[in-house]
Parts: sequence; structure tokens; C-alpha cells
Amino acid sequence: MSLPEKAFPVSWDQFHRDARALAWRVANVSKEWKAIVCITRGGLVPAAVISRELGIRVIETVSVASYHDYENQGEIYVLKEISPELLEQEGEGILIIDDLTDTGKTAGLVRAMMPKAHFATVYAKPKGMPLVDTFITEVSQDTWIYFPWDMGFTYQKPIAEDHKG
Ligand SMILES: O=P(O)(O)OC[C@H]1O[C@H](OP(=O)(O)OP(=O)(O)O)[C@H](O)[C@@H]1O
Ligand code: HPA
Ligand SMILES: [Mg+2]
Repeated sequence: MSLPEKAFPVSWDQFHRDARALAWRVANVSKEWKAIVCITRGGLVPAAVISRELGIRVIETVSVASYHDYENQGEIYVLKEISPELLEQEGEGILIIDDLTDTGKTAGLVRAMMPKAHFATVYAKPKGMPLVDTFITEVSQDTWIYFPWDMGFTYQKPIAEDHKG
């Protein structure tokens, strides 16, 4: 697996804060969201935080999978569709949540299913930005975001050891 140039590791604390900030932002867009549609799997965690903050109890999932590694996105596929009742009115009043948008391919695919829904992600890279309505933090395209659910504690070498001649 190839590695990106830059790394942006996110702790659980940071993710919780950023997801809560996203809840504040979308609360200012509407007080009456009919439901959240979260894009699994990454959208599940921010959807839980936003659902709690805004009291939205109807949560639907759409499962889109694509990534193999940093450089090769691979084919994009829908593993689970949105239930037909939620697709009525082209997604009006629906809040779509994902953890991030990168190339924008996932966002483009789900947006096409519900053109009137509001699309929100916690993080956004420049290529995906035009496809989302609200996001919290911009991250450069050559950065890989490391989410807390993908990580574990490991030993860190002291900085001085890398500088020994
Ligand atoms: O803007 P894009 O280039 O389409 O990339 C963004 C998508 O990629 C990741 O999901 P992934 O497909 O890896 O599946 P996962 O959520 O199950 O990890 C991430 O959670 C977004 O959904
Ligand atoms: N981090 C984690 N998953 C991802 C990313 C990223 O930067 N881009 C697309 N899926
Ligand atoms: Mg995803």
C-alpha cells in the first residue's frame, strides 16, 4: 500500500469536537431535519454524534465502498440502497452525513440519489468540496486523514534518535 505525503491523525476527542461543530452548523441550516442518511461505514460515527445533538432519531444508511489504498480508489459500488420512502421529494429535509469527502466521487453518487438533501461532512479535501454543502475542516488533497477507529497505540521513537549521526 502506498503512503500519502502528509498525514493528519485525528483522535477520538478531536473527532467528537469536530462532529459536534458540524451539528452546530447544520442546526443553523434547519431545525426540522426529517432524517439522517449516513454513508457507511465512515459516516456512522459522525451520524451518531449529530443524531444525539439534534435529536434526530430516524437514521438510514447507504453503503458505498470504493477505496483500496491512498492512490488507487478503485471502482465505486453501492452495497445498500436508501429506502424508497426517504427518496420521495428528492431528499428535501434530509441530512446526508459522511466522515469526509476526498475526490467527491462518493458524494456525487449519493447526491444524485437525493438532489435536494443537505450534504455535510466533517472533513473535506479540495476536489470534493464543491459537492458538499457544509464541512468543518479543510485538509489538503495530498494528505491522508487517519481516523481514530483505524488506529491503535504504538511506541514512538524519541525525536533525538533520528538525528544521531
Ligand atoms: O470523496 P471520495 O474520494 O469518494 O472518498 C470519500 C469516501 O471514502 C471513504 O469511504 P470508503 O469508500 O473508504 O468506505 P468506508 O466508509 O466503509 O471506509 C470515506 O468514508 C468517504 O465515504
Ligand atoms: N482517510 C481515510 N479514508 C479515506 C480518505 C482519507 O484521507 N480518503 C478517502 N477515504
Ligand atoms: Mg465512506
